[in-house]
Parts: sequence; C-alpha cells; structure tokens
Amino acid sequence: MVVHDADARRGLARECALAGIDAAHPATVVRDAVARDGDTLRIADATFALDDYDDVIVLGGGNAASQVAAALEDALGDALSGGVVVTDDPAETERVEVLPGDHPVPSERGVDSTRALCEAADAVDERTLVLAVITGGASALLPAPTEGLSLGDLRATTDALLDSGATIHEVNAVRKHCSALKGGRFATRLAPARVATLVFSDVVGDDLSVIGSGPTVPDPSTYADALAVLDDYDVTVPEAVRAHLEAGRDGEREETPGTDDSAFERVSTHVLATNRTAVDAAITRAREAGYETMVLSTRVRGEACEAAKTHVAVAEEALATGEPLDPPCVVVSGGECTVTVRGDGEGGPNLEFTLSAALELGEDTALCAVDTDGIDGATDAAGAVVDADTLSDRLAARRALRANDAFPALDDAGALVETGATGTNVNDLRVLVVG
Ligand SMILES: O=C(O)[C@H](O)CO
Repeated sequence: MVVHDADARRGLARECALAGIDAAHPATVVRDAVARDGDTLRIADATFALDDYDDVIVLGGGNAASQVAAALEDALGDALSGGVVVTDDPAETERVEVLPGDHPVPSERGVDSTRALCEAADAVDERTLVLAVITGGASALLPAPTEGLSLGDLRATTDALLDSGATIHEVNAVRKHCSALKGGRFATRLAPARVATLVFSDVVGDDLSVIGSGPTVPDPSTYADALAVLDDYDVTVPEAVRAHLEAGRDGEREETPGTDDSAFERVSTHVLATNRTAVDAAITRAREAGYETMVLSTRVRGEACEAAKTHVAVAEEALATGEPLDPPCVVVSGGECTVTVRGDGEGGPNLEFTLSAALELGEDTALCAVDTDGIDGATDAAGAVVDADTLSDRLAARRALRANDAFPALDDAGALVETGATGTNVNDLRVLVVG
C-alpha cells in the first residue's frame, strides 16, 4: 500500500537505502555466489577442483575484506587453510588472520600489515589456490611503497589527490605507479599459484584495474598517465614521488604489468557485488511497498551538490508531467560523487548531496543518500535523509555547503543516517521517493 505523508516518505527512502546496504553485505553475497560441494568449489559460474591444491588461502584487503574472509570460512569449511587480510573494519574469523590498516589515508600499521600479506604471498606455490579478496578501500589499506618512496610520500600524495577533485581512475593511476603491489604487481608476486580474485566493486563502471588499484589484473595505465593527472589537477606531491614517476616515464623504472604478462594466465576474476547489487535491492524494497520504480543510473558522478540538483529536477518533472514516471514512484541511483574541498568543515559526498537537495526539494518528495560503507567522507554518518522541511535555517545551510561542513547542519536537523561501518562497500546509493 502506498502511503502519502512526509514521515512515511522519508522512512521508505531510508528503508530502501538500508535494504541496498544489506544486500551487498559479504555474508549475503558470498552465501549466494560461493559454495563447496565435496571436492568442488564453485565461485559464481566457475568451478575449481580442490584436489588440485594442497592449500586454499585467502589473501587481500579492503573495507569489506574481513567480512568476505569470514563468509568464505563458512562456505569452504575445513577446505580453507588460512590466509591474511588487511582491513579497517575487522570481523571475527577463525583461520584467516585479520590485520589492521587505515583508510582513506595509508598508515604505518597498514604498511606493516601489507608486509605480512606479502610474506604470505611469497610462501605460495603452484599447488596453492589463492582466493584474492579485493574490495573498495584496498588502495589505502594495502600500502606498499615502491623502492625509494616512503609512507610519508604516499600519505602526502594521497591527501593531495583526494582533495584535488580527480576521479578514482585518475587517483589510482598515480597510486598504482607508486606501489610494489598495486596495478597487477600482486599477481606477479603470487605466481605460480592459481588465483581466483573475488571483487566487491566500489568503482563506477566496475573497471577491474581501478577497484582497489587492481592488484591482480593487468594495468592499462602508465607512468605518463600518472604524471598527467598531477599536472591536470595541479597536484603538488613530494619531490621523491615526482622524480620516481618521471623516471618511470623515461623508461628507468619497470612499467606495471600489462595484458601480455604471463602472471595473469593463472588468474581469474569474479565480481561478486557491485553498486547494482545495492540498487536492485533498493528497487525491490520500493516495489514491495507498492511504488512504481526506476533506476536512474548506477553511474552518477560529478560534484555532489550539482548531481543532487539533477535528482531534484527528476522529482519535479515526475510531479509536473508524470515523466519519466508517474508518482507515487521511487527513483534509485548509484555511482560515486566527489567533493572538491574548499572549506575545512566536516562532511562527505552523500552529506553534501543531501544538504544541497534539501535546499531545492519541493513538497511530496524525500531523498536518502548514503555511502554503503556507512562512513561518508571521514564522518560517523553514512549519509542523510531529507525533504522540503528538513532545514530551518537555509542561509546557514548554504554557508555550511560552501565550507564543506554538511555534517553539523544535517546533524542539527536530525537528518543523519548513522549505520556505523556496514561491513561492505559498493559505493553510493540514493533513493528518491516522489509522493
Ligand atoms: O581502494 C580504492 O582504490 C577505492 O576504494 C576504489 O576501489
């Protein structure tokens, strides 16, 4: 039954967003995609004969990596020997060692944990099946500075890139060329083991070479691409980083491995969850509530507060003309918006998205936007749910947007969605309920 009051609309927007997060949780995803039947292991459409291996181990990293490891322990039982994952969101595991790292900026303990991961990788042989778990956040959680660079260099470079407005494809082109593990180099290290990479994507369009900086897949980007990113976005990095990238461009450093590298012959990649997983679940929840539904796109990107206005425009059009859908309806989108940081406030893309929308939304519409990992920007909130009545002081809200200070404004309005770390990461999810 469709309900028409503002509370119910906000409630439904929030419920659909939470349903999306739940559907992308590793426990749910791995239960559906991975199963052991005697000596056969099924991962999505592929099968592996466990008899061919002496050891099956989990190696990897990312915000959701330990949840994936715990779910793999359940799915494989005693066929799984152990392994190491690095994460900032530890889950309880029995055989896989969970080591700490930090995100979005790499840390000393992340370097130590990544060293332990590499030691485990160095111990494999051709009778090892490695389940390489790569989820969003792996780039920061698995710092392995290449020779000649320090953790300080990586931290300064990451900070500067994250504030520059560069896309994740561009940010990771630089990170891959400063790392001993990213951009396919982990696959080189794992040879001659058989590697099945299990991916949870937080990248718009699911480019495997970008998710977590693609440690086990060929890298199409080059040192020259990395330098172009620094120049295009006017990013200042430590001298050692620029010198390293220039040496690479001039042929003095080995390029990241490409498709012709034999290391990839024994690697298969299985994308287990993407933004679409969350979007589809949000749509299902809206249909159950009796609403007409539409996926706007899973690839919405760009400056958060501008993308928000496009979503408001979609709601206005639906109310005015019944296009693209007749209200009552629910429009869902995914993707990843960015914020070009100008102020020094507290916020994140989904908080800016909702605050910007709250300034424009008319009656009869509610909007929820969340980061599915539960942590928008560096705040404690996943996002917020807003409508035309959310803001009591619109001037202050505009000031907050200009200062990139959306968190306190939405907190004061009681609009925050606080889930805590969710155990997954499939990017941003937005639900627009048009009454
Ligand atoms: O870790 C990363 O590089 C981002 O989360 C994209 O996957």
